[in-house]
Amino acid sequence: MSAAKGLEGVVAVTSEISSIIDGVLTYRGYNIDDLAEKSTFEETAFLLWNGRLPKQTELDQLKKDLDAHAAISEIVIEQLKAYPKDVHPMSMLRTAVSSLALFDPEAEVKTEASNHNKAIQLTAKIPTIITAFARIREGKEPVAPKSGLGFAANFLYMLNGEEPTEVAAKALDKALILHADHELNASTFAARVTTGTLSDVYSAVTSAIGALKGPLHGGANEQVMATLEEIGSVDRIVPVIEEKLANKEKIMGFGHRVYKDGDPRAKHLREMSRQLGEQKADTKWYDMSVKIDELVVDKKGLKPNVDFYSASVYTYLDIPRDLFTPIFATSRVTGWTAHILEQYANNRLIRPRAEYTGLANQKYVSINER
Ligand SMILES: CC(=O)SCCNC(=O)CCNC(=O)[C@H](O)C(C)(C)COP(=O)(O)OP(=O)(O)OC[C@H]1O[C@@H](n2cnc3c(N)ncnc32)[C@H](O)[C@@H]1OP(=O)(O)O
Ligand SMILES: O=C([O-])CC(=O)C(=O)O
Repeated sequence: MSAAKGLEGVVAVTSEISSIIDGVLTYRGYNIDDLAEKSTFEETAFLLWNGRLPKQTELDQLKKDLDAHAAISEIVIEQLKAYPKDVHPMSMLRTAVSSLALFDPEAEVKTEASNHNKAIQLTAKIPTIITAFARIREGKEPVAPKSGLGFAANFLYMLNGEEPTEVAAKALDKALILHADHELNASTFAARVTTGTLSDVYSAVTSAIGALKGPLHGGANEQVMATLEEIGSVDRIVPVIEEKLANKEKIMGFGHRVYKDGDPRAKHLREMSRQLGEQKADTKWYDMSVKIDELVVDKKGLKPNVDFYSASVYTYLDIPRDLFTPIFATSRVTGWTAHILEQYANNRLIRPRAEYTGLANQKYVSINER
């Protein structure tokens, strides 16, 4: 029995939700390039959960349901106010989502219908939680969600207290589509492992948030921005990146376990970064990103992943750096819950083996003789 380190190349589940074949990413068989250009986040969520695109009435109903469930209770707001202001928003989100279960009388109900409702409710509430905490930690009151604005616009509205421009709302909407699902990534796997024990949806999503937080996964987008800020200007890129590479440091936002010839989502985010930078008449972060991209491709043959250009996109949208990964969770919860529903529908406990490499035949020695 020999281990596949990091489970590389191991096919652990069958899934009908998203696929990466020959570097092409699809959700339910629809190319991500098409969805990014033509769909909306709400429509993409419906697609992931239901396996098909919605009719107009179904899409309208989903939007109504998301609006109806977006508010968070006074108890949750009081909890957010009680959390230390300086905790990482991903830690806050992990705890807050977990605590939602305590106030859901259906938390332990595991019917398909109840779990589908929880998918909608969690997707609706996560933006409200993130933006409420972002405001509370700055000494401001949370802004209640506004019905009819649309999911992405509502996020920015609740964050800033004013309705966003159409350009900003559209850019965030597209970023959310691009992040919604990604086959058996680490956080989705965590969600499926938890579901595989027949635990509840809240536990599975809490596991996933914990996994997404790490800098080798969703947490990389925040680290990309930290790198851009650390470098500070185009002329410092070559010496700083070369030093990092010489020290065998990872350049955040590059490389991928599955894509060896580039992440198909990155080109969309790169173009969005360019456009948003030009609209702001401040292309510094975009220019720096392009230069780092060219250098890392040249020196290491590594291409940017989804996290690389999303950092400058979110910065151009005036989103604080430590909210980048929570925004990833805002989108990915649709993919997580689609996988949770699929796992329940065809469950078997997920329990691989470990190749034992420890000591053998140890003789027990009593404590006073050690
Ligand atoms: C949404 C997402 O989760 S996308 C990924 C987000 N994560 C990041 O951007 C963090 C930076 N990237 C990485 O750490 C990796 O590329 C991962 C985690 C994404 C993939 O990891 P793995 O498939 O395990 O690749 P692994 O870490 O074994 O890398 C293979 C080789 O490329 C190097 N490498 C991989 N990524 C990078 C990087 N970003 N910078 C520098 N070197 C890198 C490794 O050091 C290793 O070199 P070696 O063979 O000389 O030891
Ligand atoms: O699939 C992965 O390993 C990571 C990733 O790109 C994602 O989760 O979007």
